[in-house]
Amino acid sequence: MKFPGQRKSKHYFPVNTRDPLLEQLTQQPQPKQTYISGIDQTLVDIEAKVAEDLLVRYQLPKGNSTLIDDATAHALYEELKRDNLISDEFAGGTIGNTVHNYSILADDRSVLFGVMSKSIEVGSYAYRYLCHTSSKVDLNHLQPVDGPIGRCFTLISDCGERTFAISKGAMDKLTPDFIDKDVVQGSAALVLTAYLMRAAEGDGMSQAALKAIEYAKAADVPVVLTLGTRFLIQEDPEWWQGFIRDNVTILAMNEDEGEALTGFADPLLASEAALEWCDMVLTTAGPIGLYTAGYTEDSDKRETSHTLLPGAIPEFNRFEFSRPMRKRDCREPIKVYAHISPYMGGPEQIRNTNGAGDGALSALLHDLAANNFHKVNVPGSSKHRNEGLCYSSFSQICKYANRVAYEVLAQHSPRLSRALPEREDSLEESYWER
Ligand SMILES: Nc1ncnc2c1ncn2[C@@H]1O[C@H](COP(=O)(O)OP(=O)(O)OP(=O)(O)O)[C@@H](O)[C@H]1O
Ligand SMILES: Nc1nc2c(ncn2[C@@H]2O[C@H](CO)[C@@H](O)[C@H]2O)c(=O)[nH]1
Repeated sequence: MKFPGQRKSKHYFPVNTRDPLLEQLTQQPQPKQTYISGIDQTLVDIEAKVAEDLLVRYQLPKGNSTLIDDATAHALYEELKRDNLISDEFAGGTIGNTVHNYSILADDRSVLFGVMSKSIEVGSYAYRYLCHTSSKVDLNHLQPVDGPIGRCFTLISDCGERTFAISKGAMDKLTPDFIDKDVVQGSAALVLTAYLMRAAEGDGMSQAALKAIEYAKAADVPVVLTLGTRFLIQEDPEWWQGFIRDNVTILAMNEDEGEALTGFADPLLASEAALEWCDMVLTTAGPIGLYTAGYTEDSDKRETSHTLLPGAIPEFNRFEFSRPMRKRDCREPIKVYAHISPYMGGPEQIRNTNGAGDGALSALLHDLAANNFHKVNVPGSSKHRNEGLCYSSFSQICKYANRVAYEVLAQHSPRLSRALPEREDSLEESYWER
């Protein structure tokens, strides 16, 4: 496990290279491994720049992710190919992206549940999916299926907005018996997307997701949900509120999804409202940057040294140096908020923002898993006197998530091909302290 950032403190990282003098006195056991698991619809993104009229002709609401039938998918693909519009084809899926990016950042294992074509030809979409996924993502639990994986036409408008058309193939054929209970219960977090709940009757994906949630809850593994698209949430916000209340520890959303879920267009107010149903929220807001919100123990709150920020909740970032905790682990829970503007104002050129939110979430998951790793391997550390959910403070998580989102934008792909620059490994000494 590579840690999110080195810090000058009494904790030594990695834990197997402790103080060299003490090390002579104590036999070091092998550190216990930490991983996260996720479930996704196995999808390849087919990215193309398109004019507005194409979206209208194929009845694709801008910004949405719409399921299309085989005939429509065939016509769309032929048109994109004929007009030479396809710019890239790479592995996608919101959770596939998130666990891949987690593995790149943490340089460590993650497990992906989903489907994979039983027979794979060189050059096929299934082949490309496998080639474009980090070797640290454990794909041994994928369910073999007859037929192709899904295709996600990622249609980029002139304004940079992305509209998805999903040709589902066999992506929803995952069945609950392929969810390995021990794997889920041994993970630092289980990460899911709202898209999993829209599988058609007869397809096993939604049931598989519910089974994994059941296993995770039984073992107290945090369940992390990312909302996907506002169109899905606005169909029935109350249902989603109940789903989050019953199942979710950490919620990730953008401001549109936040509004669909809570009725608040203001990302800060949407985050506050969502805290009624879960323990922590990551709300991304495009060029406005991102927010984290959650709970901490009143007696452990830490005041920021940054400027206090105005907003719908005045001076909302006052305690942003506190570490997130689950509400139920606090004797006297208080709500904490943090915000950060885009790193360096965003990259010079943004072709589209596809996957930037997934990138931010993978950074948060890395921080959470690092906490888990440290707790398992250094259980006596004062850091774990209180049951913290993450390793770092709200403020630090904002910085890290923001930095990773920037990298996704700068690399023009929802999947990182490389981790953050090494010289930033000591985060305190570079950007973070500016
Ligand atoms: N135009 C922009 N300029 C600068 N930074 C941006 C811009 N758009 C996005 N970002 C960065 O990326 C982060 C995530 O962006 P955004 O809110 O668009 O995610 P999203 O809508 O969830 O994306 P996706 O669903 O495609 O993953 C933002 O919090 C910000 O740090
Ligand atoms: N799992 C899943 N991912 C999707 C869906 N629609 C779009 N995406 C992914 O969302 C990612 C960006 O967040 C893209 O890489 C798409 O592959 C969907 O219906 N299901």
